[in-house]
Amino acid sequence: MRDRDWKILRIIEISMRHHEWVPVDEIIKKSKLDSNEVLYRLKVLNRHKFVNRSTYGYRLSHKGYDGLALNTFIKRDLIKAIGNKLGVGKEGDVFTVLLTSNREAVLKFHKLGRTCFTRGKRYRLYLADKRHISWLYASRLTAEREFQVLNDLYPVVKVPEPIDQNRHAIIMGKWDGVELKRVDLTKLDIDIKKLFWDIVEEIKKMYNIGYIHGDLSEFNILINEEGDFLIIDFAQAIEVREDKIVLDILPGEFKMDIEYYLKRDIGNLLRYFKKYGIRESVDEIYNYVVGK
Ligand SMILES: Nc1ncnc2c1ncn2[C@@H]1O[C@H](COP(=O)(O)OP(=O)(O)OP(=O)(O)O)[C@@H](O)[C@H]1O
Ligand SMILES: [Mg+2]
Ligand SMILES: [Mg+2]
Repeated sequence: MRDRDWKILRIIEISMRHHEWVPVDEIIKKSKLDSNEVLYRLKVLNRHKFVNRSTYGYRLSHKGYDGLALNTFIKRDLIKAIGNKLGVGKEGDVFTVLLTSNREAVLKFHKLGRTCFTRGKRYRLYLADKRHISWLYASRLTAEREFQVLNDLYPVVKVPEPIDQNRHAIIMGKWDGVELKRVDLTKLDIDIKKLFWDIVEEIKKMYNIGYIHGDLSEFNILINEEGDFLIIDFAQAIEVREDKIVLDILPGEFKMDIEYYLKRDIGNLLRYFKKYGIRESVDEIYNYVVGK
């Protein structure tokens, strides 16, 4: 990829604010390059699937958008190599990367367009006022959101260290551990009851800072051999304060939101820990977390 290819991709990216398909004439005009050269480069970009083509023009593909974000991190002199994919089979694209400081980190691309808008009304809370929502825009918002949440929570709560964000991508500290889902806790030399309450304590700290995870489960908690853990995946976190504002201006049914999502998180956790003999009730833990 040459500088001019990136330039053409950026022109298409910007023009997609107004077009679903960006007309070739517009790309040529904005590029200030020779039209034959632009046509040739578009053909190559299309062959490598960085753009898609239709009779109306061109649009950026997911791969093209990934490339733009990746290129930005490289230009910022932050990362120098991209490694294997983590969490195979999941909806998100998560990779190990090597930072220029030689430290390993995690790169997560948000793919809201592909996984669609089924995450419910909390997305609509902050997407509601934007009329034209492209996947480009929506996935960038989600990444900005997750990055913001990590910044607010780290290092008080056991979450990945936020390192950088661009477009729909975030870079965060890599943590050596596996999803709770994939371990048999009885095989580890740990106090399972203490682990459970330690996780509850993190949920409480999170709540006090102003967030509910919103998708807490054995898939989004990593654990290592020593029984230390990390809570990940804050793309759908709910801001407690944001909801409280909503509570004031909207009728009764919205009042359930905080309670509903927090109880759902707690319920997921309890369901997982049930097989290890933890028999607390959702209401009790809920009251403890919100400090009643
Ligand atoms: N900071 C991290 N350190 C180490 N591994 C991580 C980190 N963040 C994510 N992973 C790995 O990548 C996987 C996917 O990350 P994450 O849960 O954030 O993405 P996702 O796309 O929302 O996945 P899901 O489909 O499970 O919701 C995790 O299950 C974990 O294995
Ligand atoms: Mg996840
Ligand atoms: Mg997720």
